[in-house]
Amino acid sequence: MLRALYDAARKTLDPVHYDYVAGGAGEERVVAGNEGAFDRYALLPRVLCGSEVRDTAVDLPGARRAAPVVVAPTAFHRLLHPGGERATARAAAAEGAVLVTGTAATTAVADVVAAAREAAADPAVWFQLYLHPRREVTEALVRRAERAGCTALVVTVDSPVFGRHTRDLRNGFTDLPPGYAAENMRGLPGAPPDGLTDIPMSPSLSWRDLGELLHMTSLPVLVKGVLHPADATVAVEHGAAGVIVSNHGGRQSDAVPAAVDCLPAVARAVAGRVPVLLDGGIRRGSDVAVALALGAAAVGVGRPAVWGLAAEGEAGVRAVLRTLCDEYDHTLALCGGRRNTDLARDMVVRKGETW
Ligand SMILES: Cc1cc2nc3c(=O)[nH]c(=O)nc-3n(C[C@H](O)[C@H](O)[C@H](O)COP(=O)(O)O)c2cc1C
Ligand SMILES: CCCCC(=O)C(=O)O
Repeated sequence: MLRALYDAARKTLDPVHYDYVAGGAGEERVVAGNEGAFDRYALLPRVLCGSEVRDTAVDLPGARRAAPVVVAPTAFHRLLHPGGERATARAAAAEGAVLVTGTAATTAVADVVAAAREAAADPAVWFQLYLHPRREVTEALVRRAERAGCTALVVTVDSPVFGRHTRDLRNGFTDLPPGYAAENMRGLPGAPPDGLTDIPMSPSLSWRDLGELLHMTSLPVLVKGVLHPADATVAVEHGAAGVIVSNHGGRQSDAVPAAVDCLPAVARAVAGRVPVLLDGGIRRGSDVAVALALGAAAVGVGRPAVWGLAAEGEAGVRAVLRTLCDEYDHTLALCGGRRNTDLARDMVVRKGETW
């Protein structure tokens, strides 16, 4: 069903913008690998232990939500649909999902939260942050997110340098066109007056900078872009409120494993101290179930939400979220589960392998 929406997005979008969303780094092996990895897993149901009434609710930092699906941070929504981030925010709020807006949004975070509040009484909006080499810029962004009413921060740590997006380089798409701006950067120290994207990435950022961020704010901070279990441990030891296993949708390194293949080791390292989230390649409800069985508390969706937005604005994002959550609930029922935690590690097998 979502296929039709994705096809509609492809037809609607300027091909250069389509490529920006669909594409990734290098030969896009990781883009393909994230989705392909789910094809190698199968779910092993339990029987005669289900329930008519299922509870898919999840406790996440700063938010208890009815379903374990989060809208991952993606840049430039106004470029992809006139409704922009406001439409995405209304859709996520109406469906009861966390929306992660962020540094590269083309709508200011205060306006994103206001739109979410129009759609639901108790929305949850998190703010994704690229740590700025200048501490005062990071701090200004944090204050904007706090003042807007965000309930958590997400700090992306997989981007010491920009990824080399092959299609964008070919298409010459390296910045926002005139008329669009990374609105959260507007007026900050070092930002250009025309507000074009100026989101520097720095390979000299360190755990020390994460420590400073944690001291800067009382909001819970999730660390996004962890693949190595040792980094998950360090993040938790520093005080992270959550760890997001992610390879940035294959847009940074083209030599990393599929995100879901990194999940079990990270979940083992974190050992339940904080929630572990997973994004990358989630396309159907059964993918959500596999991720939860492998140790995720919730999953993020990047491209699916963007395709929904591009195709049909707010209604399209709602359709994507509703479909994924409905498919997930159905999968849970088929697995004999009543709640998310019933999806145990021993219910996932590699296809073709005996256990
Ligand atoms: C168009 C696009 C823009 C993105 N922008 C950001 C961003 O600004 N910050 C960030 O942390 N991740 C960004 N991501 C990565 C997503 O948060 C997420 O990790 C990824 O999309 C998950 O993979 P999926 O698209 O297969 O769901 C972006 C991804 C896409 C596709
Ligand atoms: C500075 C914009 C970053 C957007 C991003 O993270 C992506 O396109 O993957």
